Amino acid sequence: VKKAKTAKDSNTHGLTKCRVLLAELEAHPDAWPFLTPVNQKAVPGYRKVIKKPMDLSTIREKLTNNQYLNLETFIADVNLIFDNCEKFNEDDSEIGRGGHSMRRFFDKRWTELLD
Ligand SMILES: CO[C@H](O)CCc1ccc(O)cc1
Repeated sequence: VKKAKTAKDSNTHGLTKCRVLLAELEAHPDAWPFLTPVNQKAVPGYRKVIKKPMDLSTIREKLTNNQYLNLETFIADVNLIFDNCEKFNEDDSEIGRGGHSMRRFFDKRWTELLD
């Protein structure tokens, strides 16, 4: 017999997907530029150009602190990583290509894990 889905169930269910997806992104071979916040003192122009920095360790912290209310807010932060990367890096650069590769991987995986 199918259990009625409460809002809490859906959130828990969604958050399990977030944990699975985040672990896979952190383990991806192209993840190294995205694992920790960009060092804005070391990278000229970054602070001025990128209004909302985001990285995988910050997402991990927010997930641990229960700051994602649903799958959508989690996906928005992951996409922010890739959008920032596209804004700051040439498509034809090592980090630029890595960002595109990670976004393709993420899009494929979360559609596979969809509700
Ligand atoms: C996620 O990485 C950021 O887009 C910064 C990439 C970058 C850092 C230093 C450089 O000399 C060039 C690009």
